[in-house]
Amino acid sequence: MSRKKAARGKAASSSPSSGSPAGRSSGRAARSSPGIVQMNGVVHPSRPSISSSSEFYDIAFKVMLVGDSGVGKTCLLVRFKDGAFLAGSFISTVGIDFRNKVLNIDGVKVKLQIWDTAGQERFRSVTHAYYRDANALLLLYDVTNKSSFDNIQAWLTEIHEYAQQDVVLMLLGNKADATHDRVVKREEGEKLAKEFGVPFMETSARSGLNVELAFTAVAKELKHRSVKDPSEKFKLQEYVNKEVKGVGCCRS
Ligand SMILES: Nc1nc2c(ncn2[C@@H]2O[C@H](COP(=O)(O)OP(=O)(O)OP(=O)(O)O)[C@@H](O)[C@H]2O)c(=O)[nH]1
Ligand SMILES: [Mg+2]
Repeated sequence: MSRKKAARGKAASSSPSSGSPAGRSSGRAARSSPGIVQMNGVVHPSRPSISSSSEFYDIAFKVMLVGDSGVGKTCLLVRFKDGAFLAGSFISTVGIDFRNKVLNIDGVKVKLQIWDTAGQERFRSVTHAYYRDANALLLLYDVTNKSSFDNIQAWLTEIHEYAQQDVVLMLLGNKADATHDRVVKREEGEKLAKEFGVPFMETSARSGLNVELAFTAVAKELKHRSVKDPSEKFKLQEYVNKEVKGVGCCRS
C-alpha cells in the first residue's frame, strides 16, 4: 500500500531523524513497498491510493517555523492545525515540537510535518540541528515588535548557514490584527522580502488572516517541485501575490 499514515507528536529533546515520524516512515516505506521511490526524505507513491481518509498521504515534507520568541509561531501552527487561537498567557516553547497536517493539493495528499521551534536564544543549538532536514521554512516576525523585524537579517544568515540550499522560504509578518500596536509597516516587510528574494505576506494567528494560505502556498511549491510535471506551471511568488489578503479584508 502506498499511503502512509500521518501522526502527531512532541520531540523536545529528540534528534531530528529519531524524532521525525515522516523520516522514519519514509525510510521504512522505501525499503518495504515496491511502489515507492524515496528522494530527499520525500515519499513518492507510484500509484493512486484507494483510501479517502485525510490521515493518509502521498508525499510528505518537513516545514519549520522560525523567528524570535513571542512572534507567534506556536499560535500560527495551532491556528492552522486546529483553527483556534491560543489566547491567554504566553507560554514559550521549550526545545521543539511538531504537528502534522495533510492537505489536498490538486488531488495529491501532501502531508506537512510542521516543526515549531523555540525562539529563545538558549535553544538555538537545538534548532540548528533541525534545519538540514527542513524542506521549507516559515520565517516570522511580529509587526508589533521592531526588534523581531530587525533580527530577520540574522535569521536569514543562520538559515543560509544551516538549511538546505534549495529550501523553500517565506517571510511572514504576524499579528497583523494588532493595528493599534503595529510598528512595522506592511511596505517595510515587502521591501525586506524583495531585497532577499523571498515571498512575503502578513498573517494573523488571532484572526486567521492568510494562515491557511501560508502553509498551502508552501505545500503547493513543494508538491510542484517533487512531481516535476512539465505541464504543471506553478510560481510561488505569483500564487502568493494573487491569493494574499490584506488586513481588515476577511478571514482565511
Ligand atoms: N494579537 C495577536 N497576538 C498574537 C498572535 N499570534 C500570537 N500572539 C500572541 O503572542 C504571544 C506569543 O505567541 P507564541 O505563538 O507563543 O510565540 P512563539 O513565537 O511560539 O514564541 P516562542 O515559543 O518563545 O518562540 C502570545 O501571547 C500570543 O497570544 C496574533 O496573530 N495576533
Ligand atoms: Mg512557541
